[in-house]
Amino acid sequence: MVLLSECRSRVILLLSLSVIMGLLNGSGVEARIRRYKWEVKYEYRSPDCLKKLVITINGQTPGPTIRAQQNDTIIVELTNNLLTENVAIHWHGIRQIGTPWFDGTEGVTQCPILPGTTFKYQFVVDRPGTYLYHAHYGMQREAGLYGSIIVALPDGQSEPFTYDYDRNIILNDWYHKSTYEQAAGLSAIPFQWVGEPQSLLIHGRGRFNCSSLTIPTLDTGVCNTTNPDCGPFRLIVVPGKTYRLRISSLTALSALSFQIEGHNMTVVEADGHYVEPFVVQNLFIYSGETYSVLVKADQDPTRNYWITSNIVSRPANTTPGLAIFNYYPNHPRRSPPTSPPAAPVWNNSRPRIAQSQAIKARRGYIHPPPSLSDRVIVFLNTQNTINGNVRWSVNNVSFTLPHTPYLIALKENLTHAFDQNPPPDGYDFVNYDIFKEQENKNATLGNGIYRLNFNSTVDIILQNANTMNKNNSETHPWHLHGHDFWVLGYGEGKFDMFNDPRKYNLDNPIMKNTVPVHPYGWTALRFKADNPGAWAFHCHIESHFYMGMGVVFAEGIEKVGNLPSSIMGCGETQGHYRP
Ligand SMILES: O=C1O[C@H]([C@@H](O)CO)C(O)=C1O
Repeated sequence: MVLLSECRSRVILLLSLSVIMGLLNGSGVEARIRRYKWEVKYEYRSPDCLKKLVITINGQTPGPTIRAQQNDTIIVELTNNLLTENVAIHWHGIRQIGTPWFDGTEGVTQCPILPGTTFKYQFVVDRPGTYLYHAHYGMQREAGLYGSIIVALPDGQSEPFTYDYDRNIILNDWYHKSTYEQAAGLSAIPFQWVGEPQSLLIHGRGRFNCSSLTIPTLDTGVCNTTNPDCGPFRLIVVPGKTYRLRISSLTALSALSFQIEGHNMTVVEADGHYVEPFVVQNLFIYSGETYSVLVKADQDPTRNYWITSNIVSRPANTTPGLAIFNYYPNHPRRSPPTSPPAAPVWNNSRPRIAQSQAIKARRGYIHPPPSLSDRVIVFLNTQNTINGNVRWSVNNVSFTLPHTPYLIALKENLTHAFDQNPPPDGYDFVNYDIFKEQENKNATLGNGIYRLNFNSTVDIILQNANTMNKNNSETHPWHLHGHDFWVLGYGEGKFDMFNDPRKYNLDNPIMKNTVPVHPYGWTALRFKADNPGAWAFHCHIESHFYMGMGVVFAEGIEKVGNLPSSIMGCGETQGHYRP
């Protein structure tokens, strides 16, 4: 009898929970739980025809796509079978509202997941759109540990554009050296730069010219252009149909131009937000960005067309990434009869700035920003030498990750875990010449953080500058965890505190989570510090973050719920680990 009534009350509880979840979904449809079991391990693969150890998820790189509906709960039980290496996975673009401990940023929100252990990530995908996931431990992402998260609208709701088919393409660059060889080089004195990638991958596939290998190999299987792992990715299209292509970039270094020969693309989504549609021939895309473009298969259907990715903003001689836009029923292996379209001039940043400026929020989907901010922080991006190492710095501080994750240190008041002095909100605006190579002799290593008042509005001005090389300034894609920001403007040269804010777009700025700062330029962002937690903001170039190009924001720590013990176990949190 007791058992029966207990059962009954459980059933009632479950029913009422599902009603609440259904209401949350906004459609009367019950939000679902989507469970994934992932095994992460090293395996030999040949994505560009050269055999290399890569990190796979359940045997795949790119990893499996997470498909969900708005307000679903994602549960990923990740087993680290890397044998002798830690791991952590970041859910890029997912704000982790209420679950800041599952952001997956090693050193910021969690301890790394040890080999042989299983870690459970659990979070809600609260907005429709195209997002990513990838390793966030050292430079592990570039070993192939990445994939997409695609969140659909609830049943009964529709997008503000129409298409026949939905397809997903992740762009990447690819290195033959391992993450560890690269990291050791970047930390060495003298510094050994990673250089340009050996190839470009389109959805995990590329083709390296094996005959250009200079080092003879004993194993004839090492580079083999007939390996089924490599060679061009093929996108099959039906003549006359419109495709929504979700294009994202997770390059380690490269800024890319993406193009489909003979076809225009209409940009409709950026980082999960609807864009006022505009047409491009080539889409410039920076690491950490996602876009949706609409493409109509409306060209001569008797042939196939090239899909290309090319490196821009750096003088790379990497061969273009090639894939095939395959009109059905032509044979997918039939090469297009033409040469791939020419790449844009690598060092002309004008069209890139123009595209950045063209991305506006779609009418009817504008979230207006607060008209004023409570705080303005200017981040000068520079390269420096610190203690003989080449580093990147923000306002002369080069970021180093502590051994105790910030979120835990803040919540549990472990004040020795990191430097309690905040880094500066600006730099010497008056005297610093952003066009000259500067030694920045006073640059230091640091792990202090920016504490933001909860619910305050914060402006960030990313100010680019000359590197340590003459006449050289690079593109940096900056990614913010835990928030979307409004992109208020881009400009060339030094940001003018007085005049430039008057030109901000406060009418229809796009919201994004990743944005480029162009060479010698500035980018202005605004966000609301309304998500309790500790959040990284960093250059999405693997080597640049590794070399110190990042900061951490903390807000509303007193509002963070109880931390799960699964994120603990390292640094000063060792005593807090309760298996
Ligand atoms: O961090 C970097 O170092 C090199 C170069 O500046 C020094 O060799 C480069 O191009 C980077 O982006």
